[in-house]
Amino acid sequence: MNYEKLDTASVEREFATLDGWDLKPEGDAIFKSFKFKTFIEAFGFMAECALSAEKLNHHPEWSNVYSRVDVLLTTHATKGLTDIDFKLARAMDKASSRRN
Ligand SMILES: C[C@H](O)[C@H](O)[C@H]1CNC2=NC(N)=NC(=O)C2=N1
Repeated sequence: MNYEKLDTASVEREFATLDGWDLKPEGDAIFKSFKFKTFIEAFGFMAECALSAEKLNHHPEWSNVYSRVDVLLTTHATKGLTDIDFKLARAMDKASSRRN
């Protein structure tokens, strides 16, 4: 696991393995809007992701409106994307796929 800021080529290689995420034009963050059927499913997703985030010591910027959860991932310490952002993104996708 590499916690150093990824260069553009590495960001693009990692980003290409993700589904449904967008890369900010600046290349320093990825975001995704997760949709669920109910608020309870959205909140369950957030609870599960909160545990993953705490385990990784890496925390999302996110907001919730009813059954939608908007997520932005970036590494504040390096002001850019690192391997851990992609690791958390994959954990979030897994948590989401269990609910959709
Ligand atoms: C002290 C603590 O390790 C840091 O503040 C961690 C916590 N969670 C974090 N989360 C994210 N997304 N970026 C960070 O740089 C970060 N730093």
